[in-house]
Amino acid sequence: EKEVSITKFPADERKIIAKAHDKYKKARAGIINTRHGQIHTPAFMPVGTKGTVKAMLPESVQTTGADIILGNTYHLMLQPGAKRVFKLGGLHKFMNWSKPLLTDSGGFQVMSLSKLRKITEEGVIFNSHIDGSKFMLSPESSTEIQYLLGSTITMAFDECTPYPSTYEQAKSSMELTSRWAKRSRKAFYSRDGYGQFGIIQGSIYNDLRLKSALDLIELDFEGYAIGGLAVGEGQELMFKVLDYAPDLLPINKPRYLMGVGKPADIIGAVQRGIDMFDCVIPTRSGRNGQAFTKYGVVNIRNSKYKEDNTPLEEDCLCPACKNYTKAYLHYLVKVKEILGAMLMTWHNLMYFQKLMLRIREYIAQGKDFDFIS
Ligand SMILES: CNc1nc2c(CCc3ccc(C(F)(F)F)cc3)c3[nH]c(N)nc(=O)c3cc2[nH]1
Ligand SMILES: [Zn+2]
Repeated sequence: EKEVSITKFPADERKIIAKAHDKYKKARAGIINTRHGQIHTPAFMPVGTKGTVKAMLPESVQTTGADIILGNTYHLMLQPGAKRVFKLGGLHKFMNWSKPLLTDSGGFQVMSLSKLRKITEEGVIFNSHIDGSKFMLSPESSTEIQYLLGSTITMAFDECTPYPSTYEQAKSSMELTSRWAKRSRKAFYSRDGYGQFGIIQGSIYNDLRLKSALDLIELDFEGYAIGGLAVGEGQELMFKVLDYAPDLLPINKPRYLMGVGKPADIIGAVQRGIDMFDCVIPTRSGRNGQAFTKYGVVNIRNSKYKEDNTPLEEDCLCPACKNYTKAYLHYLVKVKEILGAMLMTWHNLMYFQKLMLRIREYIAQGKDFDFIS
């Protein structure tokens, strides 16, 4: 048995016996202890962009088994504003979620959402996509905003290197991220049970990934994220990076693969040593009528379901499967009824959490989990 302890928050030390089976000796199961509760890993973190997991009550998110959700620095700093959320008691109180919260540092969202923006050594200057007013996000301001939001896990301010990038582009982008990581770490207010994760970059170049990891390990973060992936490179190239990148990071600290992914991506990444995941797929595709089931993805809008009196999955315990039929879900989604978005989202979040639970069990029993998906 390989003893792997995945904690990092000084609040508590917990030794996890994670049996690593032969084929994927890198897979590990563990528990992260935080001020707001435990996170069982491998973990899937639902995306809660604007202080809500869309179409879900927080207590409903909890019943799906989620230990932690994501919040968004970029959106919340524009509206209602980080200082206001702080004055109102922080994001946990504001959105009535008492478990762990991880907030992204905002740079990724600026690059994908705001129209006008300028990257300088200082940080990113941009115009709000809401009213065009001018904002600046820097390592210092991003870290302060995440503190004001009260996030359990704060992400360092990085630049997500676009794909494809030349070696030179990826090198200078990674070096900027390293300088910003140092400033983010200095600006972080360290408290028991709270943590800050560094984000490594370097695109698909292994020497840049190594340099990025070395720079960030020096800053002794509570955990590390692998950034710059799930940006269009495709699963094959992503796995090629994941064949070595997780091993560059400290074995006893959580590893978070940002923006991933579909069930098959998650399984492949867990097999390569990743502990934490986030993805909009279960929520966004649920609202668009896509349901993840053990039979594959069901596009509920397809007319073949309009008189299908069976549930999405007969043994699923979510409200959509317990109390409704595919015909009803087909109808709700077709006529754009809000309940349709709610039930589809609930089912998909349940599906992803069940997948993670089964992966954790298989790892703990030292069983191979290649075929689950
Ligand atoms: C989808 N692919 C992808 N997503 C990526 C993300 C965003 C992750 C995220 C975090 C919070 C939210 C919130 F809506 F819940 F807030 C939504 C999404 C990245 N984020 C940073 N900082 N560096 C990266 O290098 C990076 C790479 C990423 N690839
Ligand atoms: Zn269900």
